[in-house]
Amino acid sequence: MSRTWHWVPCPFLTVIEPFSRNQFLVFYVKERSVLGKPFEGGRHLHLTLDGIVKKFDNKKVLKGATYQFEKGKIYGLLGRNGAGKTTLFNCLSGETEMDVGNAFLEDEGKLQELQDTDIGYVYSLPILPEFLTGYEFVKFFQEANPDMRQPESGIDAWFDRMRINEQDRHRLIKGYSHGMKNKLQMLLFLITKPPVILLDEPLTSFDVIVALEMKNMLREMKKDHILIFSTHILQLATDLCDELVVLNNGQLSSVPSELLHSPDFESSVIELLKDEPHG
Ligand SMILES: Nc1ncnc2c1ncn2[C@@H]1O[C@H](COP(=O)(O)OP(=O)(O)OP(=O)(O)O)[C@@H](O)[C@H]1O
Repeated sequence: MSRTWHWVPCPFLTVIEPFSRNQFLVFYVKERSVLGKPFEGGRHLHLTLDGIVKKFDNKKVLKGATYQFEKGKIYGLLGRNGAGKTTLFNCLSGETEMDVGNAFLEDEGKLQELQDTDIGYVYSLPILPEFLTGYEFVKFFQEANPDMRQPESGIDAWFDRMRINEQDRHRLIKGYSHGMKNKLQMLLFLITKPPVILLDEPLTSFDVIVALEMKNMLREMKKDHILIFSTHILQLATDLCDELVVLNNGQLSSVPSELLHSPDFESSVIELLKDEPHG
C-alpha cells in the first residue's frame, strides 16, 4: 500500500498521516524525548525578543520585533489582520525560522536561547490525535512523561480542572468542538508546565461560561508562566491582560498601562494601529 507522509509540526508530538493508533504511539514516544523539563514556579523568568525579522518573499512581516516579557503577567498581543501575530508565534515556537534576530529566556539571571521545548503553543486550530478519546490521550501523555507527573494529578483531576465532563472525556477527540479541543491543549500544558505559553486567539471559540472558566484558569496559571495571547477582542484584552503589546508595522510596542482602563482606551488603540496597512 502506498502512503503519503505529512509531517505536521506540533509542540508536543509529531502527527503523521495517514496515521493509526500504533503509528501515533511510536512517533509520539520518539518525539517525547525532546520535551523539556517542567518549569518550576517561584523563579524570576524573562523572555526577551531581540530584533526579530521575518520575510515571506519580498514581504517583510516582522521588522526587528523587540520586547521583554516577564513571568507573572498575562500579555495581550494586538495587531490588525495580517500584522504578523501568528508569524511571531511561529517564529518563537520554532515552526518558522526567523531570518534575523533572537529570542532568549533569562531564568534567575541565566540567559539561554529559547528552545521550542520551552514553548506551549495553543493553536487557533488545534492539532490533536482525533482517533483517541480525550481520556486516552491524556493518560498516554502522562504515562509518556513520568518525570512531569505531579502529585495531585490523577487523570480525572486534570479533566475536572478543565471542567471537561465525564461523558466528554471518554468520547473521541474527533467529535470535540473547537473550544473543547482548545481546552484539551491547555490541559497538556498544565501537565508539562512549559515556561512560555502562546495562545493564538484562544478564547474566541468559547461560549461565555467556558470563556470565563478559561480566563480564571489563565489568571491562575500566570504565576508560573509567561502567557502571551493574541486577540482582536479589546474587551477581553483589557479584562484579562496585565500588559498590552501592539504589533504594528512589524514592530512591538507597549500600550501605556494607564490607558488600559481609561475611557480613551479603544480610540488610543485604534490610533496606534491605524498606520498598519490592512492585511
Ligand atoms: N507561510 C507563509 N508564506 C507567505 N506569506 C505568509 C506565510 N505566513 C504568513 N504570511 C503572510 O504574512 C502576513 C502576516 O500573517 P499572520 O498570519 O502572521 O498575521 P496575523 O497578524 O496573525 O493575522 P490575523 O489577525 O488575520 O490572524 C500576512 O500577509 C500573511 O499572508
